[in-house]
Amino acid sequence: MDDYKFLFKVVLVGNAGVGKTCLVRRFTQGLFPPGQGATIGVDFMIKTVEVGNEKVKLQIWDTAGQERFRSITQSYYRSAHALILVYDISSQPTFDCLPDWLREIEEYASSKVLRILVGNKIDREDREIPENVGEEFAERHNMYYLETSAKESDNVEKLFMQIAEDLMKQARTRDLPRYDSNNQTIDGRTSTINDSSCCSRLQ
Ligand SMILES: Nc1nc2c(ncn2[C@@H]2O[C@H](COP(=O)(O)OP(=O)(O)OP(=O)(O)O)[C@@H](O)[C@H]2O)c(=O)[nH]1
Repeated sequence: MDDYKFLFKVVLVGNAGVGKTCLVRRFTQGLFPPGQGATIGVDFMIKTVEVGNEKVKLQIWDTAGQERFRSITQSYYRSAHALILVYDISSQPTFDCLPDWLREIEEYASSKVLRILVGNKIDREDREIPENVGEEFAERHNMYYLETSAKESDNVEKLFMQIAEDLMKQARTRDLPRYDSNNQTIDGRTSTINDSSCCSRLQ
């Protein structure tokens, strides 16, 4: 039996190729996949972590960055407790698209969703976006900011653990996006959970 007290849905978005799948696989499986193909539609993985003495289950949704999947991926925003917006620090176009992603988030996600900006691939030597530029963008848009390397495993654990901690705090103060009771998750607290409950509706 799965004895966890909280279930949180975390959704990764951002341009194709920025490393969303690699971040998820690094965190959930501890590996950097060789020759990772593009995500088709949406994929999800689960990891249960401990925060304090509580077990927290993270249901992590990895969305396709390619434009042609946009209508599918948008439907997952609604049920997210946290949204990780990823860009590649060695690719200016992926940074330039951030305002477009934010507009999507505004339109489709809950206003209470926890938003984190991640600059990935810090192991690369051909950086195009200085750290302070990413930081300022995040600050201006009320987001947390973290730079990571899925390849070298830098800050990946920290990213997801920080999210789990923050969502737990939010859950305790009842300040999470709420979902209807047919879909098991209210304020992140769980009773009988069915993992197929991917399509919760916001009230
Ligand atoms: N150097 C470096 N390469 C990375 C890192 N993370 C991912 N990559 C590479 O970037 C490419 C794309 O990674 P993915 O994880 O598939 O990117 P994605 O954002 O999931 O792409 P889509 O599924 O198309 O949206 C792959 O060749 C990875 O090996 C990183 O931290 N450092």
